[in-house]
Amino acid sequence: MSIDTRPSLARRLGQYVYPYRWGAVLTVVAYLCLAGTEWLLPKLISYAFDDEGFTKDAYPLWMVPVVLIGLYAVRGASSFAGQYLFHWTQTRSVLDFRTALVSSLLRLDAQAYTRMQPGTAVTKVVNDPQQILQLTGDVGIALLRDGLAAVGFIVYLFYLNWQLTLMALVVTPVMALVMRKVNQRMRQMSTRSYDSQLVLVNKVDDITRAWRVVRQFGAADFERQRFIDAALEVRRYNLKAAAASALAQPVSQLVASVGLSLIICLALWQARSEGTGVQHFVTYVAALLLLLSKLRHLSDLSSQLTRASVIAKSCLELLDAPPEVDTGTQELPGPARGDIVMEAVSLTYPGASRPALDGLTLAFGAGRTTALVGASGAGKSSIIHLLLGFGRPDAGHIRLDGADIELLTRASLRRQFAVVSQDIVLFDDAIAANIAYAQPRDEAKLEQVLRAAHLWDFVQTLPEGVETVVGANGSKLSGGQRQRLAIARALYKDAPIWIFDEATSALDTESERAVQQALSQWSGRKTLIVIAHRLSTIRDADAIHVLGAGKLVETGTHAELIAQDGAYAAMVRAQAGEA
Ligand SMILES: Nc1ncnc2c1ncn2[C@@H]1O[C@H](COP(=O)(O)OP(=O)(O)OP(=O)(O)O)[C@@H](O)[C@H]1O
Repeated sequence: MSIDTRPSLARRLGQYVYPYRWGAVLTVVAYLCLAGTEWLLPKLISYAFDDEGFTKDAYPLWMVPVVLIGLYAVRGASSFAGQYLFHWTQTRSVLDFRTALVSSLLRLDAQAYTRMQPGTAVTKVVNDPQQILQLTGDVGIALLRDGLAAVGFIVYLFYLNWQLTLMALVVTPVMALVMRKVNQRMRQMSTRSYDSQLVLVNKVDDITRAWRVVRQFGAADFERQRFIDAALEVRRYNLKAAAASALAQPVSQLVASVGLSLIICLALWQARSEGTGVQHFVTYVAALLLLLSKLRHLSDLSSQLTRASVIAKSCLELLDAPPEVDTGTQELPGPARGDIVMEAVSLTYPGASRPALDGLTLAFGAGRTTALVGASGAGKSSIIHLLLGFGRPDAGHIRLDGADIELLTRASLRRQFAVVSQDIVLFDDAIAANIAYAQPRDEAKLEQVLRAAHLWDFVQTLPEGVETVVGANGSKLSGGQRQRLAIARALYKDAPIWIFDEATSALDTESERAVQQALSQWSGRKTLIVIAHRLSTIRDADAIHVLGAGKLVETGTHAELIAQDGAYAAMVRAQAGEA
């Protein structure tokens, strides 16, 4: 698919304006009305003061204010309507464009998120649509204003002397060639300027996110310098783009002057040989000069259009980014029993040199608690990645209640899981909104999960209780509170399978025990998968799978594995030694 060409860009952007085309049409009408009445004022004034105007009783005096005020009222109304309708159309189109971009962002394939930085996404979805439609809108208005006048002058020039005007068109191909070259340079520099601006946005994003690390390392000067380097890069390309744009006018004027001199010579020659009047010649040249001044304004627009097309191209890349593939067709009729079997599952991440999972076969029994343990990088989180359908196994099958999960729609599959992951993600919203995330609010259930997550007493101490806003990613909470909030959110979802990936690592022993006790009330009713480095937390699990380099090393209960005296027993001994 080509999104490089301007017509294709324009067509694709146009689809967001199309539903509001009447707003655009009425904007044009309003501006036409404004342009159409512009000449009326000097005309009326000259009429008022010509010989007839001075003649007594030529027209009653009250007509002067009526006509003048009437004219200004019409022009004022047209100007207001033009601007209002323009912005009405623009803001609606921007809203649709942004919605399309955010929908695309929400559908992206999981791998795309590992490549895209948050700052880039913010720029593309929030800033760019406004800028594109602002730039193209400004160009549209200028075209209406100067373009219409230019067309008028061209028609007038043809009327005055069509042979001469036709001659003037000789320079058009040269002009087009020059503008093409200038535009190519402008496009190149605008693209680099845009890309370097994204780098700059991500630098600021990093500085804000990592402010603690920056302070700890006393790295303010270091970060400032990194920012300045990136900002200098933006400046360099902006300046180059501006230089290319600044060249457009003088170069095009120079080419135009060739045409102009050609025409003046021809006109003079005609006047001398055919005896055409001086007045005719002067009128023709004056109209030609006015046309040139309008064309000069129009040549300025090309830099705006180029910038708009560079930004639009980048936005359309997001719009065209491959969405998550969902080949599943079956919906689970209700909650699953929660019986999971992995059969010879292998997974190698794109670009990785070795598989994260290597022919892994294991099971998570329905209603049972199963623990996954193993060294860092052994593949524990990769199992969760596949269970949730964020990736597909390169080989093997994963079955949920006997059905291959590939046959299930992603939405149906994910409804079966509630996950507390290693990286806690909270929204800058109230505690209650974080817990009942994207679900109907139920006060009794809210209290139940807050109690289960050992968070109820803490929430009671807050002046605003469950309505307390937690800050960006829960920045107003402690590590343990953030983790308990994430646990409460998972419990609230009430899915048949719960996954706790290092979910209690930040909790003190008392809180951890309280959470575990609370979880036991769901025992037998939920399939619980627990990943923990602290082995004391999974002693009571019904089964423990020990992983090593993407393979199952051993499996059994705590007592069985200790008796077996293998990898698990060694890990337990090592941790006992550390304690
Ligand atoms: N998105 C990714 N792209 C490439 N490689 C990845 C990606 N995610 C994980 N890996 C690699 O896959 C392997 C298994 O990682 P995984 O996160 O499953 O380990 P883990 O057992 O959960 O580790 P930890 O206990 O440290 O969380 C690691 O070698 C890791 O580097």
